[in-house]
Amino acid sequence: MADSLIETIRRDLGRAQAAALAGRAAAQRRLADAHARHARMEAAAAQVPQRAGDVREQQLTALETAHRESVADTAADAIRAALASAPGSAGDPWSRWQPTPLRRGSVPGPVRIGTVPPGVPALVPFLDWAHVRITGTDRARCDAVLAALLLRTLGCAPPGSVRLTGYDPDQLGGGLAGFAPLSPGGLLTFVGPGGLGRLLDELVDHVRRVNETVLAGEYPSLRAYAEATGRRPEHWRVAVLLGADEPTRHEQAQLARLLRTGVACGVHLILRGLPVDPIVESDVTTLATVSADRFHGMPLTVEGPPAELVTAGCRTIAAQAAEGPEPIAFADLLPDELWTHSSAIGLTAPVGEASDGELVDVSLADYPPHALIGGPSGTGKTNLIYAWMGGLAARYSPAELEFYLLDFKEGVSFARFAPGQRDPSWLPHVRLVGINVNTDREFGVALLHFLSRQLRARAEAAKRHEVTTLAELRAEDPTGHWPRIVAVVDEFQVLLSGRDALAAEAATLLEDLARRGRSQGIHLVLASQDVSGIEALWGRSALVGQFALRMALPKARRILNENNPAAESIPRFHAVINADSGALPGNRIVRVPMASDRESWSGLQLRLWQRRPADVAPPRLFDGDAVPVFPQNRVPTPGGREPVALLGETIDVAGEPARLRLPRAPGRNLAVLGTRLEEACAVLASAGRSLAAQFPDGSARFSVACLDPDAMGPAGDLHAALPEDTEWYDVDTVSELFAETVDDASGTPHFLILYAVDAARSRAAGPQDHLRRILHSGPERHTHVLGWWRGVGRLRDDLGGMGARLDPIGAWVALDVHGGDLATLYPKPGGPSWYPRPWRALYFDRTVHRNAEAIIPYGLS
Ligand SMILES: Nc1ncnc2c1ncn2[C@@H]1O[C@H](COP(=O)(O)OP(=O)(O)OP(=O)(O)O)[C@@H](O)[C@H]1O
Repeated sequence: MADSLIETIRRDLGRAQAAALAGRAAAQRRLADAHARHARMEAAAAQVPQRAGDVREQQLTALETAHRESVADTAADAIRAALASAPGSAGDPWSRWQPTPLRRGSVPGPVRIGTVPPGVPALVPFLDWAHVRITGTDRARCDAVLAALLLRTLGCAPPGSVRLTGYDPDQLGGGLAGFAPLSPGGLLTFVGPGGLGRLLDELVDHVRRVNETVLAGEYPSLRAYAEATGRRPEHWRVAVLLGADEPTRHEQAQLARLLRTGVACGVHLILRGLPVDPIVESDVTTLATVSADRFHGMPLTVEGPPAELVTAGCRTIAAQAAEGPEPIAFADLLPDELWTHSSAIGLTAPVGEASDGELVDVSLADYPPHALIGGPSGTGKTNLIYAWMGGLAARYSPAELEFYLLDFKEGVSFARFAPGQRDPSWLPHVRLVGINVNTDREFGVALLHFLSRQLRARAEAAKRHEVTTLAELRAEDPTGHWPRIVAVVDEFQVLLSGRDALAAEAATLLEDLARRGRSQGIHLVLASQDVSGIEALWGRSALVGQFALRMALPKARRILNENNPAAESIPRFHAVINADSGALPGNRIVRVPMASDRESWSGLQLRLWQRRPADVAPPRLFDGDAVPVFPQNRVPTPGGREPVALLGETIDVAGEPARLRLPRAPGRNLAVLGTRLEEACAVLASAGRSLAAQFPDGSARFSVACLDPDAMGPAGDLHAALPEDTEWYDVDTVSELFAETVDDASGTPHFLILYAVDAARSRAAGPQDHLRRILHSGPERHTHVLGWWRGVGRLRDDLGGMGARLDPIGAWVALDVHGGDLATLYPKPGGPSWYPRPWRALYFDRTVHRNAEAIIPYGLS
């Protein structure tokens, strides 16, 4: 399948290149024909006797005009075609020439050596296409052709990828003097007068080696190899042979071999003066003879480069070559065609290149199922994740691969995968992005729970189909939706930090996912800059063992085996990839391209986004720094079985509202506990507004009482948002509300929304008795209190003081109240584990919860 694809691509590329060359050659032929026709006409005209009449003269003028126009058109075509096929260093005028190297793996086109009338560039195919023989009697013109050919060729090729050897017995290298700056770096060497045979032997050997070990019967030429793979594993070898002596028989034989076989293996000869056996010449298809005088029969104006440009250009090229090859670009990691791979047996994409230029693939599959990425801050972990994700997202469609991404760091590195205000595009594979999660470990745990549920669903489906692996399940259930799931958690050590119930829960979930995820196509990628994260895992050897794929950035510690120091010595932007749990022999060192800057990433995301299937929704974005807005569209509609109050957003994968059901049943009151005024008001506002939406036309009664002057603003806002007949009470009138409500037997639902309700007690004892009775027996009559108490102690006082039963409070939302203080309201000894933090609350409803859950109050505006 892959072979035939490569074959098709190779054929198409070959055809396109051939068509371009043929087009240019045809235009040049037409031009030459037109010139020849013109010459014939002129000759004919000269034969015409003087006595020929005016008529004939006119006919000739008309013919002449038509000819000129046709020549002009053809010439314009030829110029256009030539300019297009020799861009940049291949054809730019010398006045603005500079090296413009092709991307590695590209196939070079022809280069310009001069022009033919009327200014059509004369192009010569060279690297990957032909050997060149330069003929002509004028040495200076021949030198100029050679210099143009060489300098343009060097300027087009990636620096260092062309190795020149000069054989110049007459001038002892003088013919290539300008190219001397290439010598110190080994890009130009000379062989002495007696050295031709040795040079040819060496080149023949090189050809043999390339044929045997590189092409290995799989590709007909390095050009085909490069077209198929986008890589070029060998340098070009260019031998400039300027000899005039008759070669020996052996040299002739070697020359003939190279002429026949060199081009396919990247060995090119430039011959001047060296005789070529006519039999060999007639047999060789890859020898371009270039006369320094005429080109396709037309007079050639040779354009040799100025001497100082040759030196300066070679100096630049030598310097660039010394710096080493340009790092591969992110684009080099991407396949030619998007979304053609199947993830049935695994996920594979390259993350960079090895020192031999080979792309290094990194896989997740049954083995290795999970990855650990480590390196100090700023060493490129995020960039490596981008590079890998890009390669994967380009190969596998969203039906094959889904990402869940969580970043415990401050900052927004994953935010761009979700639609934003500046860039509406999003990555279609991403189902969830969590950013600024640093204080919300609950969100990390929620993701792990979500993945566990996916795992269970897959395991059950596998059982139903009597299979054990994802690959088998997909084969048995081809219409099912079973993408591989990759969950990336950056700075995952945060999840395991804190010796508390949450950390323990996270570790247990991780261990289970790591163990059982492997066969169900659920893969974990955990990244950390901090050894402690790795150490946290180290304590659980069963867990660590599952993370067989290790990626260590420079100076990463403890990601690889203890006796594997490779990460210590790799340069910047490199990584050690090891799919063997960090064992020394498994090391592959890669150079990772820049993938995380906007220019590199955006183009890919846009392409993938434009291709997104219609049924794929944008990812859910959880931003720990954002305040969620009240979800009007999630409020229950009137006519439900029982009223439901929305209190805030749950810290969960779906971000569902936290709901409080208020049926006619004892204990159906809500206590908001703590001193944080804004959050308390936000919770009451959400509850009040959501309840009001379920009771149109005065079918329920709402009463708002505000006993804290600081809460007047928000309480007033809620009052204004509730039905018109909502009553308003303050510290002076609230006792009337209690007195009137305590014996209300009308059965009409009545919601008392009470701000700082504990302040009533300081006034008089009477209202307290009423309030206590309302809390106790109101809910059965559909009278519910949604009250804010500024501390658990104050609530207890309102319910009867020390030892009072807190049963009437069936549900509570705690703000800045520590877990231990909530013990009396919680079924488990010691209370819930809760570390109060801004704009977060802990919600517990004893009728539904086993454990309290963290929520985020909705914003007031
Ligand atoms: N291969 C690369 N080529 C060029 N620049 C890179 C490469 N990798 C990373 N960088 C640059 O280095 C900087 C740090 O990279 P990155 O954010 O990926 O590191 P990190 O290890 O995730 O750091 P932190 O943990 O602090 O977020 C970035 O500015 C990034 O642009």
